[in-house]
Amino acid sequence: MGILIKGVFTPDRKKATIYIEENIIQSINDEMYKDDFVIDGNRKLILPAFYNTHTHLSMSLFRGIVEDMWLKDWLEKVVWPMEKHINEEYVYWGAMLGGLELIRSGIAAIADMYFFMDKVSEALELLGLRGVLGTTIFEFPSPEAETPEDAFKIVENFAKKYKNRELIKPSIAPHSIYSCNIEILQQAKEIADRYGLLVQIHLSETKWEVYEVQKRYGKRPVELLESIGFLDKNVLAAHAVWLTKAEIRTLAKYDVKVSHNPVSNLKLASGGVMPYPEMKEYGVLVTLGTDGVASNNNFDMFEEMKVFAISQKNHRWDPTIAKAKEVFKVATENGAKALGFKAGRVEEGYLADLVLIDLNSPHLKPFYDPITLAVYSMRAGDVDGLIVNGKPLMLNREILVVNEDKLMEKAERKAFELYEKVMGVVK
Ligand SMILES: CSC[C@H]1O[C@@H](n2cnc3c(O)ncnc32)[C@H](O)[C@@H]1O
Ligand SMILES: [Zn+2]
Repeated sequence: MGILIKGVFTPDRKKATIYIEENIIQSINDEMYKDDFVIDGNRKLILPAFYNTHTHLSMSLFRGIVEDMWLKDWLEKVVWPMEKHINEEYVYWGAMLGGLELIRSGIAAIADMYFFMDKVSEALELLGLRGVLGTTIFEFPSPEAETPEDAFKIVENFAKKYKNRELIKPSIAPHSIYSCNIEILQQAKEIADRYGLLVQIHLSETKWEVYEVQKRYGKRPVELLESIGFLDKNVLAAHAVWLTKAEIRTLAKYDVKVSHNPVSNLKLASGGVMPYPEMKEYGVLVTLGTDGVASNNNFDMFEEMKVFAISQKNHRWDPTIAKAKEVFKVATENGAKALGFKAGRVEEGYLADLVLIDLNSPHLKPFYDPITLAVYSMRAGDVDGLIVNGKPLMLNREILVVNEDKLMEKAERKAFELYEKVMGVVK
């Protein structure tokens, strides 16, 4: 049985009836179906769902515990000490809580870097969401691996186990150049090549990182990665803020994908504004990510799009930069492309990863241009429904896949329990 969405506004502001079967948009405005599950699209807009290309989903348990700090202190004084106590159970409940928020924010897929990825997969598969899941590699012990060698074994087992899943793609995530030595970076790349994995890495996020890499290796971060044979089309670099023009050309030359995380960068004062106009000019595929909610502090891709657009405009003193249409494409189609999915458009033959927006709100009137509204006026709270891989996960604002209240209660309990182990009693 297929799904029929009747009388809904499409991104080009036309009324349409959309037919989904299996996990694909089969047709638009071809009224030939029976025995279908019908969704009333009246006063609703359909958009492609978001592809959020940089997250640490399970860090949803860390929301609000670490604020107003430099990234180095943020990591070394709070986050990494907390993560010493992270285990499979915390990762699972963090991913469930985060996953719920993804559904309510209209996000179909994430590229995630964290630990115990079996547990993140379990949560995402239960919720019906897509994930490109990278086990994190450090040169020092991680919450799940004493040594990088142990972490590599975990990656290989995960890659074998999840080779043919519909929603999950295994990946590998060497954390950064400052936390992985060259040998580890090269080993990570070798494993990625052997198993056909996407490599996720934090790159040139802060000025400190650039100085540190220059001090250690006499090269800038992108130069170093090029010199060790790390760069190619299967690398997804998160942040990519502190880059020279030559480095951006190098990223373009190797077809490296970039995940831009404007809210996290601004909040951590990482240097603020990624060189988007140059990335666009030289042909780097830019995508959009929120980062974890410990540094954002939510998964609202509408907010992320708006901040992306207005920070670029303000930084270059030019309101014509980062126009609404291209920003929307960055958050949807570009993200899907970077993660290897044919999605991000409301078009026949594309994956049925779709968001329904409730248009019946004052801040969405007058209804002139849907994409302008999406980038500058909408918020996650306007999401009325989400379909991923052809399956409705939320309709009429009701979560269909789990008991939301019970999940939130359990996840919050787990968050407080973890906090108390490190920081003392929650008042
Ligand atoms: C490789 S992800 C897991 C690892 O990275 C930490 N982390 C989370 N956000 C950031 C960021 O913006 N820059 C650097 N590291 C980050 C996370 O807490 C895990 O330890
Ligand atoms: Zn990150």
